[in-house]
Amino acid sequence: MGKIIAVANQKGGVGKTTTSVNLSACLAALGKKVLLVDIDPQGNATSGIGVNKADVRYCIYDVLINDISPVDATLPTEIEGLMIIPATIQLAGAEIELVPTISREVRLKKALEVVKDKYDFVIIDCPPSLGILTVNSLTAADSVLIPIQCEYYALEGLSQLLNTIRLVQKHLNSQLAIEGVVLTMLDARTNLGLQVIEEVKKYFQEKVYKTIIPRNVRLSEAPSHGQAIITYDPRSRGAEVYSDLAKEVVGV
Ligand SMILES: Nc1ncnc2c1ncn2[C@@H]1O[C@H](COP(=O)(O)OP(=O)(O)OP(=O)(O)O)[C@@H](O)[C@H]1O
Repeated sequence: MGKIIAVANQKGGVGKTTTSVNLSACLAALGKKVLLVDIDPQGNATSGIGVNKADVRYCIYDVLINDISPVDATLPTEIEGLMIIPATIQLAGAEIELVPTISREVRLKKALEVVKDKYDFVIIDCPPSLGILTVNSLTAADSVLIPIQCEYYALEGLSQLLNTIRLVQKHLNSQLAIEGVVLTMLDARTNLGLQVIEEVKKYFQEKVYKTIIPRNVRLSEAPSHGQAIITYDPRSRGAEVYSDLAKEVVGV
């Protein structure tokens, strides 16, 4: 049965999309069947994996609002074993449009129930907010993976995220677990990152992955070429660390 992992942190720019795309691609490279779900209106995971948004017929908005089947909204990617349900800017209106709908928090869960069993992993790239789209993702998920950037304000805002997770566990999804915490964008030139790692480890203990994602220019270039790092530059440090992270997630 497929495992659904929401990649979430309401803080912007911490590496949610980079982690969602590259973890998904590396899981597929390990032979897993993976569905990447882009539920961020910016649609960066969609373009980052090479889908031209102008060519998208149905996106996650249609699944959530127009009752389009997730099967019809699923597109192949250039990576074998990796499929995507894309997002387009249409999704920006969904937060408001979902408000008057019945069971608005469980719409993604219901949709993913239809396709979950076809995949080993479903990875959801959440938007930088704790609104209804993130709540839908946490409600649909078996677990949540939290990227935290190795910077001075790393832990700021985490209490709101953990509070939201607790509320979802209490009212919507008692099974929701913390999958793990991945530290991102470590800058080896300063000591600050190492101090942040210690702080985050004190807070999340064994939930912190051994793999730490360094700043790597190839990781920031790959999305503009519509590629995951393992196809854009398979020999880069970025490809190496996301492959290591995928192995940790699989439990190798
Ligand atoms: N390890 C890394 N090394 C270098 N650049 C990175 C790395 N991880 C992410 N970036 C860059 O940092 C920026 C923010 O990353 P990303 O889009 O993954 O964050 P996000 O949390 O998804 O952002 P948002 O909150 O806007 O959805 C992007 O330009 C990305 O290319």
